[in-house]
Amino acid sequence: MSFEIDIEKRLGDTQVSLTLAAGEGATVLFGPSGVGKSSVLNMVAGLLRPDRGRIAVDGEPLFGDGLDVPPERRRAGYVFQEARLFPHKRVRANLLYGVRGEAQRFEDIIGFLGIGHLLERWPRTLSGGEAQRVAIGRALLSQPRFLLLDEPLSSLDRARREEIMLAIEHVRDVLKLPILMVTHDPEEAERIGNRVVRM
Ligand SMILES: Nc1ncnc2c1ncn2[C@@H]1O[C@H](COP(=O)(O)OP(=O)(O)OP(=O)(O)O)[C@@H](O)[C@H]1O
Repeated sequence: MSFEIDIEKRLGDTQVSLTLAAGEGATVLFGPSGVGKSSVLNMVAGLLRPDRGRIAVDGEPLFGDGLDVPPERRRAGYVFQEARLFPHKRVRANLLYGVRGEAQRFEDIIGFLGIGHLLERWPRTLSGGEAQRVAIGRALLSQPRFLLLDEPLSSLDRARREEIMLAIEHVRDVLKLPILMVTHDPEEAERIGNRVVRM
C-alpha cells in the first residue's frame, strides 16, 4: 500500500473525513472546493493534526496509536498551486535548498525537468510553468519518500500544463514515488491518477 489513510478532523463548520487504502502509483483526491482536500495533504505531511485516525505511507506508520512523526522526519515532497520559490535565491540555490543525495541525482532531475538552462535565473524572471518545474525539482532533490501535489497545474495555461503533466508522469512511472495529488480537473485526475478518490 502506498497511502493508508483513515482520518477525521473538524475545521470550523467542516467535518473532514477520509478513508483510503491506495496501491502503487498516483492517487488523486477529487472534489468540490472546501471539502478538505488540502487539509488531508497537510495531515499526511504532518502540518495539521487529525482529531483521530491513522496515516501510513509505504507501510510506515506516520500517525496514530500515540504516534505523531514530525514533518521533517516524514520526508514528504510538497508542491503547491503556486511555486513558492525563495525570491531572494537564484534557481540553483532554490534547488539546493534541503538537498540530499549525490550530484548525479541533481543532473538526472534537472535533465528530465528541462530546467538546466534556468539555474542562474531569479524566480521572478521565470514563467509559471518554469517556476513550477523548479518547485518539483526542489521537492524531489530533498529525496522524499512520497510526493504531495496540491493543484500543481491549476495556475497554468494549457501548454504549460502539458509540460508539468509529463514531469509528474515521469515521477510516477520512472522514479516510482507514491503520489497523492489534489485537483479540480477531471481530465487531469483521469490522466495522472491510477485511482481517483472522490471526497
Ligand atoms: N483553521 C481553520 N478554521 C476553520 N475552518 C477551517 C480552517 N482551516 C480550514 N477550514 C475550513 O475547512 C474546509 C476545508 O478546507 P480545505 O482547504 O482543506 O478544502 P479544499 O477541499 O482543499 O478546498 P479548495 O479546493 O477550495 O482548496 C474549508 O471549508 C475551510 O474554510
